[in-house]
Amino acid sequence: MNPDLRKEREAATFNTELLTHILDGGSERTRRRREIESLVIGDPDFCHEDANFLSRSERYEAAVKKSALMIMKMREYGISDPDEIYYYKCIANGSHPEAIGLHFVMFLPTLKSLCTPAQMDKWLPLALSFQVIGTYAQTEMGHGTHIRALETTATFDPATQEFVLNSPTVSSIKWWPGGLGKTSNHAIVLAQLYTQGQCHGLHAFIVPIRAMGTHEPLPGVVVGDIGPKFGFDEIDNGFLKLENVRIPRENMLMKYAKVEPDGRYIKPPSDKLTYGTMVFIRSMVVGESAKAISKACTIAIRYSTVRRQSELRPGEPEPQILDYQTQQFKLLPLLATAYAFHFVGQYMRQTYLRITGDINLGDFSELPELHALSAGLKAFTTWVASAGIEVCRMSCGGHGYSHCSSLPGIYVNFTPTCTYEGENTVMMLQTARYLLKSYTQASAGQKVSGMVSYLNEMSQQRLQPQQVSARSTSVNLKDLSSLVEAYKIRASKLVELAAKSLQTELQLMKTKEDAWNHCSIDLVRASDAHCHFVIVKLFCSKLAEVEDTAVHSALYSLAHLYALHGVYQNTGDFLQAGLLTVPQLTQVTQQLKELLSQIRPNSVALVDAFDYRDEMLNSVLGRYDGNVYDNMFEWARKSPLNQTEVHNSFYKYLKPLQSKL
Ligand SMILES: CCCCCCCCCC/C=C\C/C=C/C(=O)SCCNC(=O)CCNC(=O)[C@H](O)C(C)(C)COP(=O)(O)OP(=O)(O)OC[C@H]1O[C@@H](n2cnc3c(N)ncnc32)[C@H](O)[C@@H]1OP(=O)(O)O
Ligand SMILES: Cc1cc2nc3c(=O)[nH]c(=O)nc-3n(C[C@H](O)[C@H](O)[C@H](O)COP(=O)(O)OP(=O)(O)OC[C@H]3O[C@@H](n4cnc5c(N)ncnc54)[C@H](O)[C@@H]3O)c2cc1C
Repeated sequence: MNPDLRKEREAATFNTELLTHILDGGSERTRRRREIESLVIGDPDFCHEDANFLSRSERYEAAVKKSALMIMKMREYGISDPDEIYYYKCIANGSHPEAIGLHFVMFLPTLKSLCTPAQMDKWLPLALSFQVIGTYAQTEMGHGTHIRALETTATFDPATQEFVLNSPTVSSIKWWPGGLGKTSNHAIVLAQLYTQGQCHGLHAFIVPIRAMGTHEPLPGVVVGDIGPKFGFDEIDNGFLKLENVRIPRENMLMKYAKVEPDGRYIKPPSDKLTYGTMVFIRSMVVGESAKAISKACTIAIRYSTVRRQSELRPGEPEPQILDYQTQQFKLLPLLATAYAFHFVGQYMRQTYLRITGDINLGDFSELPELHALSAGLKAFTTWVASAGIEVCRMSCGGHGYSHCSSLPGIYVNFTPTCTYEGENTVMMLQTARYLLKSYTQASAGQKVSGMVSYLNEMSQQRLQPQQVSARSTSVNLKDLSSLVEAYKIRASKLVELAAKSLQTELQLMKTKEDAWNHCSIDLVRASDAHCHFVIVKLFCSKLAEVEDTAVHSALYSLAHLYALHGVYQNTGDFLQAGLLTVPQLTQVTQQLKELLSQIRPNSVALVDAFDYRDEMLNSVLGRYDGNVYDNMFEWARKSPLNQTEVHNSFYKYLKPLQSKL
């Protein structure tokens, strides 16, 4: 064990194990998670070559092999609970995407949410036995965001009781779906439904694309891989062109919308039910943001305690780089963010399960809240985590740039979350749409509920101006509940500002849509402030559940740092809302510095509490034992370029060059 890391662990003021239990949701869950992780770690089938040294094709093949292994092994061990499957996959996949991931996260959930009982009886056993391997094909080359404009058509032919699927233009070719290029033999295709000469908008269809058995593309199906990307090397994101492909009527997913044998169309109770799987993934991605940023922090903070550089005091040994205030300022707010996102991820998951439970019972009333919350939090957390991973990488200096740190891999595989499942700006604008609707309702005296209920207070205050002016607005920077209140007021002010901006634009005789576009910066800012408030509020509520005083104190400091750092980053908003005064700006910085010094001695324990096994981090810089340098040398020696002492290119190009000049 590296002596610096040992000292850090010994100096922690709280019991790391207790905090791990809180993160896991109880000691029994920690025990079971570790038990499952050990199944993978002790399994020689999962001891594979470092993916960094493989070509893309080799990485894809290794990932498919791993997917197949995971399925077989989990069946063998009887692992079927969704949380346990998740534990198993997290350790087996590390920070790499899963080759047949789309089958699990989109194909199966879409079947479960949109199939009739008869369809479920047919497709679910096929999908669960992997006779059918599926993907979710929505995005087209020409349209990803604006899905109402998708061009793929599904035209009902009553004579044969079939739908005929077509990609009428180049821009209508399905583009991007994961696992589409080579892995899947079926796709859930989102297409414009035509029946009795009328278009009824987007609907989901199960389309066989490769023959079961031979895996050859079926007639009329042009399918393949879209080529190398920024990351996601394991995944065959694909293209799909459909040329008069016929599928039976029963292949339209008909739980809600239906096409009768005579071609009559029956409307669903809500046309947004087709979008349910996206809402599911957006809700889950919030927790994935926590995972990605906590991994990056673990690596960067452990390394920052092992790495010694420069000189703090003349003549003294080089200090640990985490002792530089600037290094703490880069990393500790991100550590606080990781904790905040973890608790918000848990909340989002529970909220998703609760509201979809109601939807399954026919109560759609909370769908708009779920959509707005999942869209906004998905965007907020993925943006912050993406930028944060990059800060972690740079905080490791040169070694952070090496794949041995794992940070480049974490970044390239995480950053597309800002784009997929709804491009982030577009998602923020969806949240803004809900905020403005809620604002209008609250302003008209109607009570709004859920996470926007603070808008009720705002409308009450407007009715009683004398109370507002009497209220002291300045935030107490040392008091967390005062900070939560400040975030709430900032959010309501920015929602109000966006609403006024929209009204002004509308008065300029613009159409509603033009007016919306002309204030979309304000709208995104309002959504951002709303999400920020939700996160600060949820983090603080979590503290009330923590019984152990030492752990409570460590988490309290993190929550305080998270809230205060947000004020520091958004001083303009807080000043504009009258929540902060110019003289207080120095206090913000001062208070931040105090919190950094308070958290610094616990920083290694706080990342240890995430309990990432070395096998999951796969990072030389982030090793638990801190033996970085020996292992870095060993890792580099494995590079394919080092397999011969003299590379072939020397004989082919350099030697002839030398002989000519
Ligand atoms: C088990 C563990 C899981 C871990 C997960 C790990 C991550 C998985 C890794 C997998 C990797 C990659 C997978 C990627 C997959 C994909 O990317 S699939 C494709 C995703 N595509 C999108 O997200 C497209 C984004 N666009 C849209 O969603 C819509 O077009 C948009 C919302 C922008 C607009 O929709 P319109 O129909 O045009 O609606 P609009 O007119 O604007 O609004 C009408 C009305 O409807 C409300 N609305 C919109 N969407 C929803 C929804 N989903 N649910 C409920 N309500 C919705 C909207 O707010 C409006 O309401 P209003 O009352 O009229 O204001
Ligand atoms: C790794 C990866 C995996 C994917 N997997 C799948 C999959 O499995 N299945 C699938 O169907 N798709 C998948 N996708 C596609 C993904 O869902 C889309 O890329 C995504 O929805 C964004 O759409 P777009 O690419 O058309 O972006 P665009 O909509 O073209 O966005 C480009 C820019 O335009 C802006 N913009 C667009 N519309 C608006 C607006 N209304 N207001 C303001 N600004 C706007 C955006 O903010 C952005 O800055 C995947 C993508 C990636 C990168």
